[in-house]
Amino acid sequence: MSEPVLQCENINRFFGGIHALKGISAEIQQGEIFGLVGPNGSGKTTLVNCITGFYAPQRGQILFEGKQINGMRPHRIAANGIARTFQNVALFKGMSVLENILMGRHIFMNPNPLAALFYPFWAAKEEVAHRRKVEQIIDLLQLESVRDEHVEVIPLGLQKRVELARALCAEPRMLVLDEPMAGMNQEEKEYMVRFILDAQEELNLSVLIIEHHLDVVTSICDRVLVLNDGNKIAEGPARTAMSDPEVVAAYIGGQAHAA
Ligand SMILES: Nc1ncnc2c1ncn2[C@@H]1O[C@H](COP(=O)(O)OP(=O)(O)OP(=O)(O)O)[C@@H](O)[C@H]1O
Repeated sequence: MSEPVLQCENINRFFGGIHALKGISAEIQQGEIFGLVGPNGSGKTTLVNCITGFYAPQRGQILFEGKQINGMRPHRIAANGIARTFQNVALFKGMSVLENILMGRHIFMNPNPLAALFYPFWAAKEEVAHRRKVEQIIDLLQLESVRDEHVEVIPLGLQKRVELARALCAEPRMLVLDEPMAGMNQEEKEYMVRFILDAQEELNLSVLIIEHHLDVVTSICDRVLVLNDGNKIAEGPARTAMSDPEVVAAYIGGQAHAA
């Protein structure tokens, strides 16, 4: 393993009287798949929201590739190379799979309409480049057969794959996945695991994944961080961390579902 690509140092986040993250520190190495696990309400999504700019931590700092990103807005963090998906499917209904994936390119799109007016050739060239990237991702995630379907009519497993495709179209160096397999059946889960591994390898990504299915966690994660009630209770190789007595107790207490 090389230099850490992401460093969280002493992250604290409060919501009124709730101390949701209590001084969390963690490092993710370039190219690793890092799992974020813990019972419901333990702080996983809050930490991901701090990393991706949706919440600002009140204390602590977050560095991506050595650069401080806490305090930046989500779109700037995306432009700096971190893309994410959401716990609940967040696609644009009424639009096709292709159009939804194309939205992932918005961070590269030129917002200046005058440029398009006076340099139509340049604008057309830019459009071709976006389409080419989208086609590469459609191919990688095998979405060809549904590319023209409206997103709301395709099964949940495919909708989650479209979200992954949209995130990959932003050409991230780090991918943050918030429960990418939530609500999926076994077959859909297996497909999703394969596509995450393919994307990580093909695009040379570092991956941070929140996942409740512990079979998935132990099979794909290089290391995990376990949270409980805003505290870090374990960190390390997935199987070792998940068998830590404090982790087992937290899961039994929280009645989390191990698949
Ligand atoms: N916007 C918010 N306003 C108030 N409290 C919040 C907010 N977001 C999170 N919390 C609280 O912070 C704590 C951590 O929540 P968080 O959603 O990060 O947990 P989680 O581990 O992601 O849970 P789950 O597995 O159920 O998604 C919880 O007590 C939650 O109620």
